[in-house]
Amino acid sequence: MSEAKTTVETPLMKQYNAIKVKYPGALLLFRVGDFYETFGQDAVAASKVLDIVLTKRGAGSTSETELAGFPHHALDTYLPKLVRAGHRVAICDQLEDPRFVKGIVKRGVTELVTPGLSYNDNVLDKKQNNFLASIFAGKELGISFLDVSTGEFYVAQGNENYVLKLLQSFAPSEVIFSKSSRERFEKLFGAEYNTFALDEWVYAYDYGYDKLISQFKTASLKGFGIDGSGEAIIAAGAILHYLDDTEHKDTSHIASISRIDEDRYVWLDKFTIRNLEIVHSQHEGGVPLIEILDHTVTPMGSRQLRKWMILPLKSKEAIDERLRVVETFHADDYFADKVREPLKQIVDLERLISKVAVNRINPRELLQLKRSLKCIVPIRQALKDHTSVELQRMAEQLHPCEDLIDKIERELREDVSINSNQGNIIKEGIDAELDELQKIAFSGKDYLLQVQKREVERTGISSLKISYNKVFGYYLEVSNANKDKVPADWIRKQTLVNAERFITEELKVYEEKILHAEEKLVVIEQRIFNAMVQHAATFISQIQQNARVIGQLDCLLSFASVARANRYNKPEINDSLILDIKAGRHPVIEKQLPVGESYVPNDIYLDSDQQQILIITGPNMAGKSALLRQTALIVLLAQMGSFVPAESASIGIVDKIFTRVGASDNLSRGESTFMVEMTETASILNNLSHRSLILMDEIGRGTSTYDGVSIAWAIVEYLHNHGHKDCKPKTLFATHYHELNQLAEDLTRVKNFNVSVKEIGDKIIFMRKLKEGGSEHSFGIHVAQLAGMPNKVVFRANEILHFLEKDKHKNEKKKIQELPKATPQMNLFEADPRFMQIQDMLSKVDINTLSPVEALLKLNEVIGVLKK
Ligand SMILES: Nc1ncnc2c1ncn2[C@@H]1O[C@H](COP(=O)(O)OP(=O)(O)OP(=O)(O)O)[C@@H](O)[C@H]1O
Repeated sequence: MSEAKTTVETPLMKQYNAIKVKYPGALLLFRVGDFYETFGQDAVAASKVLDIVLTKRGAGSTSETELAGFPHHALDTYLPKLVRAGHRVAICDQLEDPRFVKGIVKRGVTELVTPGLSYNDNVLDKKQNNFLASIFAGKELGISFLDVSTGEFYVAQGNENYVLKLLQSFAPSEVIFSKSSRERFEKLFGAEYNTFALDEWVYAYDYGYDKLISQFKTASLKGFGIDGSGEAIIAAGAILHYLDDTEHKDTSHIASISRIDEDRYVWLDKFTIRNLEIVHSQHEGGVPLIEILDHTVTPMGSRQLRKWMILPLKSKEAIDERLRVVETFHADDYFADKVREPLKQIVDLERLISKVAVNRINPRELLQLKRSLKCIVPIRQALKDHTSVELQRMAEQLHPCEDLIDKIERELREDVSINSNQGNIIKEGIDAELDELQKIAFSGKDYLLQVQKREVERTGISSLKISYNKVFGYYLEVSNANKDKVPADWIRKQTLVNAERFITEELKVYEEKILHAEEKLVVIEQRIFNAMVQHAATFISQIQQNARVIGQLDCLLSFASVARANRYNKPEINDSLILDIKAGRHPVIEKQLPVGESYVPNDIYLDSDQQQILIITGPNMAGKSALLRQTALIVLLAQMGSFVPAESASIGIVDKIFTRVGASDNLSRGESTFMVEMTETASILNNLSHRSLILMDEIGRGTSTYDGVSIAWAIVEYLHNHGHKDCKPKTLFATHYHELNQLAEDLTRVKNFNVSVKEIGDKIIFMRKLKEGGSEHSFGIHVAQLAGMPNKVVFRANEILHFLEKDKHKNEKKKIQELPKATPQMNLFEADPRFMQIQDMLSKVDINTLSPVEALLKLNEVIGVLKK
């Protein structure tokens, strides 16, 4: 700190400025002594985000600048706050020990932490990957994702729709692209992500290719199956360049790259991911599907689950493989527990091994790594002993890492601290010199105690104590009351208010011995510890593989556990074009119903011969949207390998799920709700396949009735008669336009259904049962009344409705003109003579003089009138 005070404007600031210009756009944390300092605009920003004091240096002079700093040990607390606020933070450390340097110490940036690149446990969320994305636009769009904390590296290539969908599914914390495409990409998605633009030359094919092969130490990219994907390679290469740029030099844990193959996974358009609330809810406080489904017990498991949820499978074999494992666990709870219990003890293997790769693991974490690896042993054995082929295969993929476990167990103490430089981390018997030094340090201290005892006896000062501080080393402290008993051979060092401190020749000799031993001891311990870390680094790929298998196992166990808890059943997956769900339920709504209410299950049958499109009508609030969503969610769950909330489900593989549910506003982008609705619908119609499942909820409601009915009508016709004869996408079409029921008369594969209600008097009861046939009313006005609409409006709306329904063929405009004008009759109090009487009674009451008993009597009178 003193350096900052005395030289802030001169050599230190010169050094600061030289470093600062190398990291444009980054907030520079500049280590000065025990503090990280920020200057100028960085200080203003840091003081705001971190709520720390902003001061001024050199006030009045030309070099006046703002300054804000915090103690270096608080870095772990403050850094995440800066990163979460969207800052890129360059950490500039002292590269030399100031004690041995004259003048200014050498400094340099040791890491540039950005929202998408972090190893810091406080920045990362255990349950989620922290992806950095890179995009490149050539003929197609290439995209790459890297989670530096786990080493996962992906690429994909396709049209704009596909890439945007992936962006939304992977939800990266930061997106990078070339400066020349800034405008295009920022228009496309900029506001949603932290972005950073790199120089254009970085996004070049040869450069990207070379970067990738040198990272993976291979001659080509053929082995990764990405050789032909030019745009994707360019995007991925730029990520590696960005790692260099941000001082992330140790990257041996990024050892391979995989392609997100569009053909392997169900296509969920970006609206579907949002509309079905798979991983995020659209409403504050809402519950996404993942919350119901996540019974995982490890961080790898919950991250894997997220990936499985956004990438459901299309191959029957692959789905069946997962389902068989879930069935095994589901059927045998005892066995499931046998695997789950050790699984619970496993910590974040994947992120720990990344820390090994970048040499940032501390002794306690290495110990955790070992303990977790040990837990894999019984899991591996249990899987191996089971008759299931899938489980045996998983057992084979789990590496026992015995050698590493043995080494850590042999060398590392079980009670280590976080820091490797505080001693006491290596066990006895590993290094003879270390043991010797431990003895000296330990017996030296023991010796000091004997000296203390002896001197107490010699001097008669019973309160005499030997203590230690950094300035004098070991000293004897004597209270003022005993000062005259101090022997002549003690050397006075310091006088305090109540005591005096002395050293002796003998103490100095021992001090030298102990301190020397301790210093050497720490050096040896660190050497042994580093060797252990290096040994662990030779297990990176095995441990990464273990982490993957553990993640998958955890997910499958979670599916079994959810199935048990929520009464899900195993779906039957086939290659037909039939969807046959018996007694299906909505997995989220069924968990949220008020106590005493239970979810009403429904059957859905769709095929491509007889029943391709269901027109579902029914009153507002009947449960149409819930039915649509539950159908898609059941298909999704089945194809990710989970059991489903249904009595039975026979599912002909679906390759794309499209939804247009509800009117989601997009005003922030300047598009009208109707425009969004039409864009989403257009995207559905342009991307159909014969295995698609389409959910359309109230298409056309954003415009006039006639326009709306016409558009909805044309869409249903298109879906029925679309292009070539094999393309008959299964469709659920919920609508309030009862006119659409007429479609079933001409189009053979269109069927009318309705979600039923019962009318009892002027009340309706929601039955929530899907029945064949169309429905007549929407009961919208009834729902408006339930919602607390003023009575006047409800009365008037009913009046208009009856009038309109009297003659449906007349011109609507004319009908409205023919409507009787709203009359004062609408006033409740005037409409009913009883109310008039009550009004009269109440107007005479003087509330100020009314006693409670009189009030009760008056109330009784009112009730009497109402009963008339
Ligand atoms: N099968 C069911 N069993 C029990 N409750 C249900 C069921 N389906 C829906 N609900 C409840 O009814 C509410 C309304 O359902 P939903 O939004 O699906 O109605 P809707 O017919 O689409 O209405 P609108 O036409 O107004 O959009 C849901 O939030 C849910 O609480």
